[in-house]
Amino acid sequence: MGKFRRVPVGIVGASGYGGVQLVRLLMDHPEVELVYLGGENSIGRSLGDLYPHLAHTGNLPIEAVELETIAHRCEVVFLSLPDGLAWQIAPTLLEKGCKVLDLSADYRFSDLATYTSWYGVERSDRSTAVTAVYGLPELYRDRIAEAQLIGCPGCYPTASLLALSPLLKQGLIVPETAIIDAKSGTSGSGRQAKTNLLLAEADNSIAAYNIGRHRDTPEIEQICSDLAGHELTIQFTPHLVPMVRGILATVYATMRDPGLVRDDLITIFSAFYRNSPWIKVCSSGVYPQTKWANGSNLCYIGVEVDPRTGRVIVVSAIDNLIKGQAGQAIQCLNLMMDWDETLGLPKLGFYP
Ligand SMILES: NC(=O)C1=CN([C@@H]2O[C@H](COP(=O)(O)OP(=O)(O)OC[C@H]3O[C@@H](n4cnc5c(N)ncnc54)[C@H](OP(=O)(O)O)[C@@H]3O)[C@@H](O)[C@H]2O)C=CC1
Ligand SMILES: CC(=O)N[C@@H](CCC(=O)OP(=O)(O)O)C(=O)O
Repeated sequence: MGKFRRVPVGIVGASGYGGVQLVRLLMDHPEVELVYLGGENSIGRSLGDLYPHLAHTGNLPIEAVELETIAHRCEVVFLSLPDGLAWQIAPTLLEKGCKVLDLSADYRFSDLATYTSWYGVERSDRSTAVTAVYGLPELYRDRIAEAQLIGCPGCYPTASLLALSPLLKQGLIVPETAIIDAKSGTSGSGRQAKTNLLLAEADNSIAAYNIGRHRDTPEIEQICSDLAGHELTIQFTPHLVPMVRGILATVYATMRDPGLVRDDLITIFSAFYRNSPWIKVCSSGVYPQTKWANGSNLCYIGVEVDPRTGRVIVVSAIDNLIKGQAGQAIQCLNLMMDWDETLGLPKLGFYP
């Protein structure tokens, strides 16, 4: 009688918002077993100490980041750490045979000079970085399946790129006219205490921040340039809105053919994403809201044309912690392991 063996998986940074979403999702994943949780300030504490609602789930302890131990125990390691740490850990884990999925920005860039100029971190792992694949399955499914190291996209880039990709790939817009106006809930900033995230600061208010200099800009530009076939500059403005989860990205661009109407574009988007189970293109005249996606790995996309301006307007909605982070990383793992892309991931949001 064959014994069913689950793949042993570890999470470094398990106490953070991304880490705890990974715990939640991986505990329900039929092919994996969580065998290691790592951190820094939370070392020695149990998950139930940090998140009492998880006290009944087995109470794995948070351990020190000891690479020999992690590689000995785990076949797959998720790194859910602040930017600038993964590159100091991943090369050793890879050498020891682990598959690594990094949720930070460390492995999102094909050009390390761009990473260094935006993140201020000098790197000595170039030979590893060039092997990383950008973990946006809807664009790079085949490369992800063959990879040992994934640089998982940021939450804003995920929502923005899924809205823009069909337009750029099919040459439907003047690329330089693209403008991304995006809004995020406060969990996008992680579990660290910050003044701007206090209820008294964030509630009943909406504010733009880091206009023209947000660090997700070069990441969006890198993939848009890849799709357009030439170097692009993209206007990206993020906003903090008083909600916990969710990103809504509204993308504007001038169409090359002003004769295209909304239903033409909906047909094009639907065809582009026909093999992408996590993308739902809305029917004519329907625009998504973040609440639809909360708790699920779905990205909803609504498409509109304004015939007066000749612009296409695309609205995408995701859960920043799921499709924008932990869920997308597991979607990539499913592809790397040749499992169904939807395995173990929540298929419906918890609306309302
Ligand atoms: N939040 C979001 O919506 C998204 C975030 N991301 C990215 O994912 C990554 C994680 O984000 P998020 O979960 O929000 O962050 P959090 O701040 O909530 O969590 C950070 C985690 O990193 C751990 N950590 C910090 N320093 C160290 C260290 N030196 N050694 C070991 N562990 C350490 C912390 O552990 P401890 O508590 O034990 O110190 C904690 O578990 C970031 O790079 C972020 O940019 C990507 C997409 C979306
Ligand atoms: C609301 C909020 O603060 N959001 C975060 C989102 C970016 C983030 O988490 O980083 P990546 O998605 O690129 O990894 C920020 O703007 O810094």
